Amino acid sequence: MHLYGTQTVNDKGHLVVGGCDAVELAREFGTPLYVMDEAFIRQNARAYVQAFRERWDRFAVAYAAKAFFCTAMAALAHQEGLHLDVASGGEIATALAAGVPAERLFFHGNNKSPDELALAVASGVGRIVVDNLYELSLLRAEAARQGARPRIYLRLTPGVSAHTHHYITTGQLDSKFGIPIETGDALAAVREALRTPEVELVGLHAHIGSQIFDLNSFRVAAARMMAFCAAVRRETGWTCSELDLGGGLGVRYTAEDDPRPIEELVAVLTEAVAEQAAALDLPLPRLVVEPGRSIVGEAGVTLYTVGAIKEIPGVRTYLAVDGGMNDNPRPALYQARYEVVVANRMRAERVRRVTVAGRACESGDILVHDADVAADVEPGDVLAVLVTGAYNYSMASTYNRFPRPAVVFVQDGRAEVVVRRETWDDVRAHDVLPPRLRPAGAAEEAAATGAGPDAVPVERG
Ligand SMILES: Cc1ncc(COP(=O)(O)O)c(C=O)c1O
Ligand SMILES: N[C@@H](CCCC[NH3+])C(=O)O
Repeated sequence: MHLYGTQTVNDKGHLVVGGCDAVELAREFGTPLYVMDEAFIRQNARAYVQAFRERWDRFAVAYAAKAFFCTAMAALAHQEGLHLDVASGGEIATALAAGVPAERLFFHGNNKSPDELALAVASGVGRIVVDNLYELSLLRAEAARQGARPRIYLRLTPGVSAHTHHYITTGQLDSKFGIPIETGDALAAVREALRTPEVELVGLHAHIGSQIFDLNSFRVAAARMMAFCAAVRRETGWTCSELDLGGGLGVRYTAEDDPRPIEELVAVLTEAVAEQAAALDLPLPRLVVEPGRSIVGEAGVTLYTVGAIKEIPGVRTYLAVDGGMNDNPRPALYQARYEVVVANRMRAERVRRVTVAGRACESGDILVHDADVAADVEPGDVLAVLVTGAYNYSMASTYNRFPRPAVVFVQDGRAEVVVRRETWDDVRAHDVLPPRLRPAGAAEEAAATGAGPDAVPVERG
């Protein structure tokens, strides 16, 4: 059994995370529950910052908010000295609400809306990572309107195919993201940006994909970007002073995964860039990375309560939990694999093979195929799915109108809610029932009784 971060097993045989007994967490906060090991998140953040500090003068580690984000996470990342990679107006608003200065944000997206660009320019977002020439034209107009001159990067595709699920590769020619180098479009885009006085082109960006184990893909991407910098300098005289190499480092979900340590990734990137800078006679750029999964992934655990257990003799046993694809869509989307433990039977032999099923109305709502769990697992037990810190809460849905779970940060035996559990009322909070669809007499009754729980919201204006 592989335990992560601060995880241990106590003398009751219960899983402990951040000094908190997982069974007690489930009792106190309910299930499903996302539990984030704060000390482990901080440790990963520090590993990035420290590794750069030892090797590079000018750098930024921008935590990729999309992996897991809420106001508390923004504040925590900021406390650790991280910048933030944000990809929507909502992520910008969350970062600003947490007190992160706009200057520390890198704004991404392959189709940013005019409203989002307006917000980014008005709030003074540090770098806008322009994905295409259409966006450049929108940004140019917005900058002129506001009389500002935003600093931008151009997002390029370096033509590197990372070995990972094809839904999460992004650096190859055939991608919806970025401007390809190999077609000549990237050079043309640089020229266009340099001809656009409303923006200041300060750097280039590439992100080759996610959940990557082979550091050589990063080396090749870094080298190609530097070679492109040299070509651009030759052609235009412009020097790329900031190079953003994205995120993508893999984590361990199961025994089959063998991720490289954070320090090794940073060593590979800095070596590749330094080598190329020397060979191509380029100044060392400010280096930026955007890790998401490798900071929060292994730090998360989702707790569920075991419900119905359905045995089909000679076929399989379905063990149903009170969550599923709503709180973790990754198995359904990417055939992602996870390890599970029964949090209240950590010392039991894992001899019973089950299929962990969610409760959504989808046969594909299977969290884990062929999990080995304690033989006497029974309804009411607490099941923990490990390594759910990245792309679980952030991709959660309310399919079937299931409220989304709470998130707690745990550290040194203390558990704090950082996202409260949604209620059935939350799930229908934005519903509007037009008067013509109201049941006869409902409005009069609501007015007379002073708007009880079933009162229909009245839209005005
Ligand atoms: C532009 C960009 N940067 C950073 C990331 C973070 O990636 P990861 O969570 O794999 O580190 C992503 C997502 O893959 C991304 O699209
Ligand atoms: N959502 C994906 C990662 C996407 C990376 C974002 N560019 C996952 O869960 O693996």
